[in-house]
Order: sequence, then C-alpha cells, then structure tokens
Amino acid sequence: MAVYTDVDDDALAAFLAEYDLGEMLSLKGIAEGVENSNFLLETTRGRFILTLFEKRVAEADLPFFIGLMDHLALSGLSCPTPIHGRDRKALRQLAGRPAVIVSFLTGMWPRKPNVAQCGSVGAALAGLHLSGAGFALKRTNALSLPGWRRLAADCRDRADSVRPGLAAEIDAELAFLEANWPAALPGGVIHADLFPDNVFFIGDDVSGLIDFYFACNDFYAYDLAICLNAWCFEPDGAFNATKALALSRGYLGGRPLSEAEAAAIPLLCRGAALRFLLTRLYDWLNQVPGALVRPKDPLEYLSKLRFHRTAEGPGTYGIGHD
Ligand SMILES: Nc1ncnc2c1ncn2[C@@H]1O[C@H](COP(=O)(O)OP(=O)(O)O)[C@@H](O)[C@H]1O
Ligand SMILES: N[C@@H](CCOP(=O)(O)O)C(=O)O
Repeated sequence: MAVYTDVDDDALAAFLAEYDLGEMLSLKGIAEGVENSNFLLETTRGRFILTLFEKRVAEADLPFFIGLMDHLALSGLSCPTPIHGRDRKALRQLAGRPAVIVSFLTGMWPRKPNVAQCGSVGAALAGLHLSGAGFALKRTNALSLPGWRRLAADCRDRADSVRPGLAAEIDAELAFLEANWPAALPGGVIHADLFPDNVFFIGDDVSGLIDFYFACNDFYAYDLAICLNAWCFEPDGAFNATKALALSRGYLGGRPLSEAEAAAIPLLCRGAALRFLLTRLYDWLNQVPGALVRPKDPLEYLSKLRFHRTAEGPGTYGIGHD
C-alpha cells in the first residue's frame, strides 16, 4: 500500500464509535502496497487493518469485495474478515473515502519466495478458486482487454520517455492479444493480484491471502498466469522453471486444468504481463505528489512479456510435462 489520505483524530474517533472494538491505542500508516491507504489499527480488542479506498477502486465494487471476503472466510479460507459495526455494516466513510476495518492476519510475505513457497501458493490459488465458486455476486474484470486498451491510450504519448519504442511495442502486443484472446475458458472468482506481497507465510506454509480489491470474475487459468509472472522470475529477470513447475504442480493438485486451459497458458502469461506493465506504466507517469508510495518498475514486466513471447508451450511453465 501506501498512504494517500490522512485521517484526523476526531474523525477516527467518530468512525470507531460505530464498532465494538474497545479503546483505540494507535493508528500507523503502512508504507507497503500501491493502491489504497492502509493503517495498522490497535485497540484494546487487538490488531486490525483500516483501509481507505483510493482511485482505482470504484465504490460500486465494494460490496463485491467485502461480500467475497465474508464468503471466503466462512468457507474456511484464511483471509481478512471484514469487521461489521453495531449497525451490521462493514463499509462506511472516513476522511471522504469509503473505508473498512478487517481482521489482522499473522505471517510474513516472502521477500525472496523459494520453490516450496511457490508450490504452496499454487495450492492456495486452487483453493481460492474452489472456495469462490459458491459466491453469488459478479464483477467483470475492469483490467482485461478493454481496460488495457484504455491504459495504453492514456500512456501512449509519454511511454517512450520510459523506454524508446515502448508505445509501439505495447500497441503491437495489444493487437496480438485482442486477435488471439480465448473466447471461453473455465472461470469464476479470481484474485487477480496474488503477488508475494499479498500472501502471508509461516515458514513455507501459506498462512493467509490478502488484498482482494482486484478480485473479479475471469478465467481461472489467467489467475495462474498472473502468479507465474509474479512468483517465477528472479530479481535479475531470469525465468525460474523450477519455481514454475512447483507453482503449477501445487495448483494442479487442487484443480486440474483442461487441455484448452493448459494450451492457453503462454498467451495468458503474455496478457498478464501486459496488464501489469500497463498499470505500472500509468502509475509511473502519473505519480501522486506527497503520497507515501513507491511506484513499481514497469520495465520489469516488459522483460517478462518478452520472455513469454519465446515460450514453446505450456511445458515451459511445468504444465503438461511430468
Ligand atoms: N489483513 C491484514 N493483516 C495483516 N497485514 C495486512 C492486512 N492487510 C494489509 N496488510 C498490510 O498492509 C500492506 C498493504 O496491503 P494491501 O492490501 O496489499 O494494500 P494495497 O491494496 O494498497 O496494495 C500489506 O503488505 C501488509 O503489510
Ligand atoms: N501487484 C501490483 C501492484 C498492486 O499493488 P498491491 O500492493 O495491491 O499488490 C504490481 O506489482 O504491479
């Protein structure tokens, strides 16, 4: 996260008065993440996370996110549980923003994920797909092809200031993906941002998944492609086939892929790489003055995208090979 919005003491006291959370002890901004303003809230009843929703989160989507966390927590998945106030509402306004308090999860996110952790996150992703299956609300993925086209248009004029030729490369990739994106694959609720900083571990075991604020309905295999991008490249940009094999095996152990899903993986990995290249590029070019936030490097995802163009098939990602 980041902190984009400050919260004053009186407003916070009035907000907390709506909950049975005891006396407030402290509120500290969390300097991790990118999207929303997050605070660690300590009260006499324990630790919680206070989130104020910022720019990319549409207010109309919030019932989906809150309902999904309630649903997943009830189905036994370890994820933040929204705290409901005395009026039963989990969502209200604070400092001019929609705001929610959720339970605090223990564990640490891995700064350098290892092979065993990649296996565990693959299994956790499959578990999430299975647990989300009974959730009634729907949310279209705002960051699929039409969303990428809008971001590309917004960035086009200045993209080449980040890397000469980038605007043309993005346009060509987008055209390719628009022509080849699968019309139908098995789908349901996906996390859509299951990066290492959104997965907590105790040792090599997943202790919880957080940050459901990109969750939506889309192809399950696209979520797997997002994870292959986020977990299976080294800091020097090299693809780690051992990690990909572990992640894919972890996933397949919980939810087998159809032939069509397996065949689509290299293409879905290209789409996932373009998606994060574009949101990072947009944020890079539109930094918010004074915000406590570290913009992420868009070119990391250009390099991943170029790798996926060279993939020989799903076997590159440990899928379809023993
Ligand atoms: N439920 C939670 N329990 C513990 N820590 C949390 C929880 N939710 C968020 N955090 C902390 O806040 C950071 C940012 O949260 P995240 O949801 O990823 O923010 P953003 O949506 O802005 O990217 C996490 O890396 C973690 O340190
Ligand atoms: N995972 C995205 C950025 C979104 O930030 P998060 O803190 O919500 O995961 C990226 O790496 O580009």
